[in-house]
Amino acid sequence: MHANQPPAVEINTPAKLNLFLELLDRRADGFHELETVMVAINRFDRIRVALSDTDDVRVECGWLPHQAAVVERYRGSQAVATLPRSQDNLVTRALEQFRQRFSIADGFRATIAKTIPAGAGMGGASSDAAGALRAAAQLCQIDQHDQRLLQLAGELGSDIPFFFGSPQGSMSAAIATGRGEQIDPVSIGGKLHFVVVHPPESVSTAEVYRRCQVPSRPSSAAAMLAALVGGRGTQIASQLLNRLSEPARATSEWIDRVLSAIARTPVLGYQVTGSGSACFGVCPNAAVASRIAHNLQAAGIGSAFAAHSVCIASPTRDLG
Ligand SMILES: C[C@@](CO)(OP(=O)(O)O)[C@H](O)COP(=O)(O)OP(=O)(O)OC[C@H]1O[C@@H](n2ccc(N)nc2=O)[C@H](O)[C@@H]1O
Ligand SMILES: Nc1ncnc2c1ncn2[C@@H]1O[C@H](COP(=O)(O)OP(=O)(O)O)[C@@H](O)[C@H]1O
Repeated sequence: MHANQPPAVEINTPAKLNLFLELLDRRADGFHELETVMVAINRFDRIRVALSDTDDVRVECGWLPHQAAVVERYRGSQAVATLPRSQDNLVTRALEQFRQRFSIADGFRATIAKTIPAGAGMGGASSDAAGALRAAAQLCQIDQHDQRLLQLAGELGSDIPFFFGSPQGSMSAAIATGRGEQIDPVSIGGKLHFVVVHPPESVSTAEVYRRCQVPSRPSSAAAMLAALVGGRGTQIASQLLNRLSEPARATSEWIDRVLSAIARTPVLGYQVTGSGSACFGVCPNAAVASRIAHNLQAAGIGSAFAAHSVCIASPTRDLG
């Protein structure tokens, strides 16, 4: 470490896609019991967390140049989520709660360079918050998988614990139950390939849940889990399900435009991720995914890119 430089930790925080999402019940607290299969993909924000000798938390958050250009292109035409200021950032809340919960006297400074579209159902804010908690834990010599840390993560947001990965080692997919905060890693038989399209309109997760309906006979994720073990794109594609798809489509007209465009491509199957607005197609390999992404990008329905499944990695200590 350089002299006078406070200790810092950096982490690439991945996005996620929901391959399966079923609603089981509506709870008295307004949340929904669900069963969802999530996979981490190689679209990352980068977060750097440093200790500070002041007793507060400050967070800077900005788009990396490529994503900034996408946001700028659509600004004003549609509601593309603007990035929250420091005090409204989920990372600020996460680090403040971390200080309280673990009685940390030092403050934190965090910088987030974003590429994950916001309000897209890709879990960007949750992944940033998980990255911040994991980085802070490393800086304060607290175990990444300390139960108190995971408890705090689940309280801050239903999707945050997924982005902690598994204490048993590399994890790229998991089944999440409860509100989404109870995580069981699942095996996948090989790298999964996707094309992802994010339309120029964000969707509010709370609004989509307000409009959703719990089915009287919920579907089970068992067939999706079996398909993932097999690792065959066609079988995985045949088991896609998202119970939030209908309320998401009712919330943003862009979603049907995107789904129709993806339907005209040779994907193996497609659906909305999470509460939207992004949608994805399952592809047989990387070459097909990138050719379809190129064609969809030209279709004027938003930003299209190829992606594949990745392991959720450990934070790295920064030496400078
Ligand atoms: C829909 C999903 C699918 O993975 O992802 P996104 O689309 O947000 O990425 C998640 O369930 C979103 O999780 P997350 O974004 O962490 O939600 P939270 O901050 O905990 O809750 C936001 C709001 O969504 C509703 N909510 C969330 C989770 C849940 N199981 N039931 C709910 O009803 C509640 O109204 C809550 O006020
Ligand atoms: N670090 C962050 N990055 C992005 N959005 C954030 C962040 N912190 C708070 N937010 C707020 O959370 C909302 C949803 O975040 P995001 O995770 O991107 O979407 P989703 O829940 O659809 O996956 C954003 O619209 C934004 O207002």
